Amino acid sequence: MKLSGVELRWVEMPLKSPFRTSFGTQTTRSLLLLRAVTSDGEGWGECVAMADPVYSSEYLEGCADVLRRFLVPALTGPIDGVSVAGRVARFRGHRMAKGALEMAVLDAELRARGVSFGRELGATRDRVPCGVSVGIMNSIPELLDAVTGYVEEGYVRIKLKIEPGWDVEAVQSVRERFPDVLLQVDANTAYTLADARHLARLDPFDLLLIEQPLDEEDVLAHASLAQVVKTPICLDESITSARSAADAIKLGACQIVNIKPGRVGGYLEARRIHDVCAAHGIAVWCGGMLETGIGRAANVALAALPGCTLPGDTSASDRYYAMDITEPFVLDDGHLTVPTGPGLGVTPLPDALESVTVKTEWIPV
Ligand SMILES: O=C(O)CCC(=O)N[C@@H](C(=O)O)c1ccccc1
Repeated sequence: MKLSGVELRWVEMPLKSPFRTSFGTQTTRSLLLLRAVTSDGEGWGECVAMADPVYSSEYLEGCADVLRRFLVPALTGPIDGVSVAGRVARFRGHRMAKGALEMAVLDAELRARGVSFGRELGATRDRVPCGVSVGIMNSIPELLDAVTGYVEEGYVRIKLKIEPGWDVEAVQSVRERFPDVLLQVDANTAYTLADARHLARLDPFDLLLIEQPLDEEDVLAHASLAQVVKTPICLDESITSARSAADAIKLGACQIVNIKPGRVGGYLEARRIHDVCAAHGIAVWCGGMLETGIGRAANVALAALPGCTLPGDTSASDRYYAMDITEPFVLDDGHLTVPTGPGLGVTPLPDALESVTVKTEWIPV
């Protein structure tokens, strides 16, 4: 298969309601979509980098630049999904940009072969249980209203964003209202080891995990935290590759891993992380980055792997968007169905896609 070029598409997806985390509040999801044009057909990729480098060091315009100047031009000659990573390895970092490019090439290849993402990745289920991520709210009553809505919609797991000043009281209020719901928290690196005893105050609430309480580079500190906090530690930002997952596990820094394909450089590295964790008896789940139906389709396929034993942040399209750019993913009894069509199994709806596109750029190989 040969790549003719990649179309970058700047997309602005308005959120149904503001989404507040410890690193800021989003009202619109700005993202890059990639359309790979190859000799065997087209493929789609979604770059999950945010507009600003506040979740990780990558940001939207930086991804566009590295794709334009370095990553796409490196894919001359014969190419397929598994060979993309090696062809761009000489360029350091930029995992979200690389992941989106690999995803688009892999999608084109799999569509041509008539193979679904799920089958290629090793999915063993045809539907997956879905969790939902709940942002930091202005008040406890507002939080309880939001959680009540999601529980009534059928989500099987609730994740609460926390930060200093919005943690124990919020968790206690939700746990008291919903004594049996699967419940976890995500701090997005908002705490330090000095907060260990404070975080241990979350132990009585039977949480599944505390996600990324400390700085992404504080892997060893998470091992120290695990000596004080009984609730299992889950890493997100710290896990950037199968190698970093193996190191974190060896250090005792995590008992659970949130796999985000964009953060780790793509779905093939995501599968390698899944396999490393499975080999060590570490549970994994598929994280989310407010993806459109394009990235959501691939995430649902990943969430169907056997080691994904915890519900992921694979919510329905309407958790964030009044209108998705693909046929919407709709929750059915707390589950989403894994697409079975070739490649991602979904394609953008032209009118919907045009309505959220702010700019396109063609990058020839
Ligand atoms: O359901 C989703 O897609 C979002 C899940 C979620 O909370 N993602 C958070 C995170 O920190 O994990 C995030 C969202 C957007 C950007 C970066 C991070």
